[in-house]
Amino acid sequence: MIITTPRFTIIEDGAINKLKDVLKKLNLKNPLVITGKHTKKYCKFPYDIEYYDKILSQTIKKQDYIQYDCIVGVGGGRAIDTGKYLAYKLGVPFISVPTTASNDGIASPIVSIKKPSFMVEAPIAIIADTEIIKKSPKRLLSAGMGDIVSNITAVLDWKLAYKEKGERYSESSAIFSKTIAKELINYVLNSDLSEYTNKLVKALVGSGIAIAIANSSRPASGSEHLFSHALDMLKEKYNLNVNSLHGEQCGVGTIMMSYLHEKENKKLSGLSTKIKESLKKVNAPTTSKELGFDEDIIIEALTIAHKIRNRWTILRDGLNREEAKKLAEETGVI
Ligand SMILES: NC(=O)C1=CN([C@@H]2O[C@H](COP(=O)(O)OP(=O)(O)OC[C@H]3O[C@@H](n4cnc5c(N)ncnc54)[C@H](OP(=O)(O)O)[C@@H]3O)[C@@H](O)[C@H]2O)C=CC1
Ligand SMILES: O=C(CO)COP(=O)(O)O
Ligand SMILES: [Zn+2]
Repeated sequence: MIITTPRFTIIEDGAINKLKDVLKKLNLKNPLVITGKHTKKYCKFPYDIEYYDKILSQTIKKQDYIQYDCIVGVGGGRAIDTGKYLAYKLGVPFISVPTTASNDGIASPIVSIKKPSFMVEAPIAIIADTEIIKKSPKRLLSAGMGDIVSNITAVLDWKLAYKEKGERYSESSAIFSKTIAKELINYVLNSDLSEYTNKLVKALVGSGIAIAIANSSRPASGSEHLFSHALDMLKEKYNLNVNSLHGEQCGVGTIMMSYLHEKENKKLSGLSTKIKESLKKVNAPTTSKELGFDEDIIIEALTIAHKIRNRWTILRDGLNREEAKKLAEETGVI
C-alpha cells in the first residue's frame, strides 16, 4: 500500500504568495491553474488558468495538457476537486490552494466530483491563505464545521463496523480524526470564535491527512455522510432547487447519527446536543428548514442512506419511514 501525504502545508495570511517558492522546491515549472468564476481574482500568477466548469464539460485528453507538469486548484470544494481529478487523469502532482474552508477535500486524497467518490494521491502541497479564507462567505466557513463534526460519528461507525463486521480498523487514525473534531467543538463552544477560521482550516487539513493515513475515508465519513450523499441523490432524482452545501448536510446528519449512537451507549449521553450547539454557534444549519429541504426528503434520505455504499454504520440494514421520522423529530431536525 502506498500512502501519500502532503510535503508542504502552509497555513498563514498571505500564503498564496508562496506558490512560486513551493513550485520551485518541488522542481515544478509549468502549472495549469484551475479555478472558479468567484475565485479567479486570487489567481494573480503568470500561469495558464482554466475554469473548472470547462474541464468538467469536456472529455479530458492527455495530449491537450502535455505541457503542464502539475495542476494547481484555487477555489472552493468544486474547484479543488476538479483540479485534483484533472491531476489524477494526467498523472501529475496536485497543489491545493483553498479560498475557503468548507470541507476536508482541501487536503484529502479523495475525488468526489464523480460519484461514487474514489481515492487518488493526496495533494503534494497545501497552500491555505487565511487572509483570503477569512474573507470568504461566512456560510462556507460554517459548512466546514459540519464536515468536521462528522468525524465523531464517522469514527463511532468505523469502530462499530470493526466490532460487528470485523472490518479493518486503525485506532491511531480514529483517535487522530476524532480528536481534531473534539478540539474544534470545545473551542467553538467555549470561545468568542476569534480564531475560528484558523482552527477550522487546520482541522480540515488534519482530517484530510487522517483519510490519507487510513487510506480510506472511514475516519471522516460514516452514516452522516451517507445521509448527505442520499440528499445529493434525491436532489438529482427530483430535480430539487436546493443549494445546501456538503458540509451543511453532513452537520445535520451528524446530529441525527450521534443521537442513534447515544441510544446504544450511555457513555455518549448528551453528544448530539453538544454537536448541535456547536453547529448553532457558528450559524450552520441544524434543521431541514434551514437546509432548505421538505421534511419528506429528509425522511426519504434517512431510509435510503444505508444503501448508498457498502459501509456498515449505525444505520445497519436501514431505517423504515417510521423510525426515520421519529429520529428526525426527536433531534429537532424536522
Ligand atoms: N474530495 C473530497 O474529499 C471532498 C470534495 N468535496 C467537493 O466539494 C464540493 C463542495 O464544496 P463547497 O466549497 O461546499 O461548494 P462549492 O465548491 O460549490 O463552492 C460554493 C461557492 O463558494 C464560492 N467560493 C469559494 N471560495 C470563495 C471565496 N473566497 N470568495 C467568494 N466565493 C467563494 C464558489 O465559487 P465558484 O463558483 O467560483 O466555484 C462557489 O460559488 C462538492 O461538490 C465536492 O465536489 C466535498 C467533500 C469532500
Ligand atoms: O466528504 C468526504 C470526507 O469528509 C469524503 O468522503 P466519501 O468517501 O463519503 O466521499
Ligand atoms: Zn465530507
